[in-house]
Amino acid sequence: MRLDYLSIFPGYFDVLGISLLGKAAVNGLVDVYAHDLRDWTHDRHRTVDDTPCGGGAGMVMKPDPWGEAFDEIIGTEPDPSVHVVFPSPSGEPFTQSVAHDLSSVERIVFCCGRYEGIDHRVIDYARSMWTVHEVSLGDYVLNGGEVAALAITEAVVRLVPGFMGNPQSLAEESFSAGQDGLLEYPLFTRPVSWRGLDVPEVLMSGHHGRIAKWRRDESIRLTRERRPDLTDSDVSARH
Ligand SMILES: Nc1cc(-c2ccc3ccn(Cc4ccc(CN5CCCC5)cc4)c3c2)n[nH]1
Repeated sequence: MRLDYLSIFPGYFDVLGISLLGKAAVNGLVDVYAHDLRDWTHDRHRTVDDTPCGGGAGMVMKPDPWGEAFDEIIGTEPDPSVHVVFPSPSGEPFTQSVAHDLSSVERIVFCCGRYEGIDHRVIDYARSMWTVHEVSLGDYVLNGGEVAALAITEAVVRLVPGFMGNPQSLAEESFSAGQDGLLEYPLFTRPVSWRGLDVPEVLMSGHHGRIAKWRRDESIRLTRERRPDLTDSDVSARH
């Protein structure tokens, strides 16, 4: 999998050389390239922004640098196998399902906006050439797309076959199909007693049936408490 990042702060992506992602890059699972959008400007100030047409607060990212960067990084011919991701507060929700879809893609280009966003024609142009995903991480406002691109990267790459040491742990996660969309149960490890707090006895019983029931009951309880939106009517009836 090849990952490209276009940003005026490419240094954000130095972190991708660390930890698991670093290992994936080393064993050739993932190739990561960060690009400075200002490399495709031609004025002395390396200008990437301008005032919004129609007025309004803040600045908007000019389309020209993006177009020239696309030509060089991706190419000038349409190719639907290239997936271009624009993090945006007004994007579609980024979910585990989207992460899963992207994990089988050969190439992803992350376009990280700043200011108040990117001239919309950049996204329209990208849609005419490649497969575009305008995605939101959630209902809160970041200062740019870089942190979102890092989060999306981690969610996607960990699903790439051969990346995670223990694929079983992926199967049991929240938000993955296996758990009926329920939240994960609480986890414990040794010591059994810690600062007066003990591991639930059932988990030390060795009785796998009781353990499985305790975990499911906890998942249902937590989901009802914290995420009523995940417990649609028949799910709650079923549990
Ligand atoms: N899930 C999530 C994603 C983001 C995100 C992603 C990319 C960019 C690029 C620039 N910004 C800053 C930004 C953008 C829009 C407004 C809202 N303004 C209202 C009127 C015009 C615009 C404020 C501030 C990003 C934010 N934030 N949260």
